[in-house]
Amino acid sequence: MSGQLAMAPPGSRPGLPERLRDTYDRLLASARFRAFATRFPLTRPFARRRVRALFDLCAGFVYTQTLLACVRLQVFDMLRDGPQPHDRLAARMGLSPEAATTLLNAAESLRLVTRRRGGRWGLGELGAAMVDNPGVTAMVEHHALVYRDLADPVALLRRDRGGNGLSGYWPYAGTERPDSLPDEHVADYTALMAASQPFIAAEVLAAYDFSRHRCLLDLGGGDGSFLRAVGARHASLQLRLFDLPAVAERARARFAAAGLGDRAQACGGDFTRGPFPDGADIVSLVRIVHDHDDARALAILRAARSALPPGGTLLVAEPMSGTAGAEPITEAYFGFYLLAMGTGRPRRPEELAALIRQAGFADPALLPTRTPLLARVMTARAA
Ligand SMILES: C[S@@+](CC[C@H](N)C(=O)[O-])C[C@H]1O[C@@H](n2cnc3c(N)ncnc32)[C@H](O)[C@@H]1O
Repeated sequence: MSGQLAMAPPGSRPGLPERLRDTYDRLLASARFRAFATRFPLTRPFARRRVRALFDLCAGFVYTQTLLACVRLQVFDMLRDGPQPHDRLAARMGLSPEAATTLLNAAESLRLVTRRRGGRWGLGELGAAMVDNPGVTAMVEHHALVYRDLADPVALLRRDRGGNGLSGYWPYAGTERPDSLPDEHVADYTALMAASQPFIAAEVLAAYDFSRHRCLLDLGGGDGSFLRAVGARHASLQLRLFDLPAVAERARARFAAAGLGDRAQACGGDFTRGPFPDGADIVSLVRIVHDHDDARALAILRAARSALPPGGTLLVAEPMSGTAGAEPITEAYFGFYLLAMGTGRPRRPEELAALIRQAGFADPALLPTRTPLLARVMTARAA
């Protein structure tokens, strides 16, 4: 099940589109052609766009760090109630007026802030989206760890998987007995997942109607944020969570604090083995399968099958490869992220569907989601 490309048989003559593509590549690879393309008025707009795209690739880390500085200095919170004069904002950030100019000019170019009349600064389109958005804020901070692992990408690609900062952050990825992990090893990632869960739950709830079900079992359900969101929409649905014992303990406390009583129960264990709570007619795996290599992903899906009666429903929600318009996110971002984490890979819907069938399910179907780059949803029926 490795994502292999369909290759033309050796020795076969490439078709016309392939040969045109080769000619185009050769032209672009010629410094003389590139110089001509920037001079010639009809090709100049294309040349400019290419230069800009390449420069953005070179400078991406600087853009990221501009965002990190704004988050750490709480710029978006400071501007949430309205524009602020430059010097007051600089003082609140603890920066000299000159340093504040450097940061705010950079942030303006990235649509994080905007210059307003009277020497004031206000929120930009993307900065406004950071307000009251703890999920993205937590991810921005988390990326400091991700980028440490990616500081030498060639070494990361060449060495055996595991042994990185991210593998330590997600300790279940590299251990045979994840169910013995203590609370201090699961606390940070459980909080990070809970912070970003509202986006995912909103996508799933918009894509799938749970009202036909009696009991939802969420495998790897974290602190129960997903189940609480589904339960709030469907008041008669029973909620069951299964996760590592230390994580399930956190979910139990959150369910009690939310006053869910017996309607929501959390069980601890290893989801490749169970045993699972009885009675579920739907099992969800939210941001789970992509964390695991094929053999383990199959074991999790088979375990999910064992928790369902024939005809029961499986629902898998996660970002998937081959999502049109999200290629840099699924291929570059998740590809490298999971490489550094040490297990798993983003899968194309057809690769996931093949695993799901192998695990004893039928009719895998991809449901449309509103923001497919955040999550796609696949359902299947227990055969
Ligand atoms: C990426 S998080 C996703 C959490 C949650 N579903 C969400 O989307 O917010 C993966 C979850 O799987 C759990 N997990 C990992 N290995 C497990 C195992 N062997 N048995 C049970 N849960 C496991 C982790 O503790 C974690 O809560």
